[in-house]
Amino acid sequence: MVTSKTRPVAQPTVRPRPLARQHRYFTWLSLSLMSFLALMVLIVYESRWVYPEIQGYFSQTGSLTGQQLSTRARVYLQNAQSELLSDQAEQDALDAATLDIDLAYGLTDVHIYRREYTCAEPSLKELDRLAALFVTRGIDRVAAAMALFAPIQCLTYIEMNQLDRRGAAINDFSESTRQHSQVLTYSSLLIFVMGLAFWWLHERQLKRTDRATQETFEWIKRAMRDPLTGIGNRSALHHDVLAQQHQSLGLILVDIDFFKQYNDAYGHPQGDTLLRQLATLIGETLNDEAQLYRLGGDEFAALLHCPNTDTLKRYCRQLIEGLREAGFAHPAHPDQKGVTLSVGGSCFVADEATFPNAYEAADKALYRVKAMGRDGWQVTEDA
Ligand SMILES: Nc1nc2c(ncn2[C@@H]2O[C@H](COP(=O)(O)OP(=O)(O)OP(=O)(O)O)[C@@H](O)[C@H]2O)c(=O)[nH]1
Repeated sequence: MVTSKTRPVAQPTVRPRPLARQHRYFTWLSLSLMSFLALMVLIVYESRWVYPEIQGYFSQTGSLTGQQLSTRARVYLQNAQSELLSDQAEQDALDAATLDIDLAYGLTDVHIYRREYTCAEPSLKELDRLAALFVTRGIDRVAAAMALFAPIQCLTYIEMNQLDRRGAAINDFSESTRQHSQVLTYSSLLIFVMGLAFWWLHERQLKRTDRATQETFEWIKRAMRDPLTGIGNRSALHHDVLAQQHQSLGLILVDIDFFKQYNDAYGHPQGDTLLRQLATLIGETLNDEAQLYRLGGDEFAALLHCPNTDTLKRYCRQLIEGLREAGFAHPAHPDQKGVTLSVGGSCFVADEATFPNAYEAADKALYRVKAMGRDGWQVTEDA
């Protein structure tokens, strides 16, 4: 009984590796998630700890330069008023008031106050005037205390205005910080989404390339296969010989005897069936150790490992005997036999240069069999 177990043609294989691909997806995703998280941590750190620190520092320096000078100057002037209105001795009261007015003058005589506040210049002049009057005792203490109200009022105005300015600056700073954080968050989200999009494009391209490679290999496989029998063709034989360089191989050529008469008797479709059955039978008789090819028409070839010509002869003998056992009928065989084969073989060390000689040697052996009446085998020694 003939079964279909012929050894297939050597074929280039490309197998998708789903596990490797999944691993790649996972790495991509975790890397982008990690970078996104790192960005978020940075943003939170900046907005929760760094910005309040800066804000605190900013408000502190703001009070020292802007508001606090005027506050201190005002306090000195209010002290001077108290001293003038106190019941201490005239000279003591004037001395203490003069000192406070001098100190207030020093703190008010600031370029930025003179430039920004119109009341600063007149207040300083008033303080100058009062200090001079204290020296000459040209003013009484109550009048001097009253005269201090205008500079005190001016300093209070400066103080309030500086406070407002500082508050506005802090608000501006907080607002710009908030906007900055927002821009940072949206930018990192955008980067993350873009990363995903690039990754998706990259994977799609990769899939396309894989598919194209797969299709190319499919075409190569088809181009090297005989469509009728499913075994390799002449191109596959050349490919396989080159793929086994420097190995001892045996080449067996098989030709059906009187196939023309078989076709004429049974018709071409039955001839096709015989070709398929013989492809299977040859594989089985060679113990499935051979790679099989149909070289065209009714000619087959088998390529197998061949340490010496004795092995090759054994295979050739097996072939002829196997066919006889199968007993395929041939109603038009001139010698009244069933289907018979002529077989020729040669051994060689696989190489691009040695193969043509080996083929010629096997072919010559086959034609010697044909010439001697067919239904037999021969092997050419030392191809
Ligand atoms: N059914 C079928 N016949 C084919 C196919 N290819 C070639 N043939 C036939 O195979 C026959 C080969 O004839 P020949 O080369 O004279 O060989 P033969 O009749 O076997 O004679 P010998 O080899 O000298 O014994 C021709 O009749 C071809 O038409 C095929 O694919 N299917």
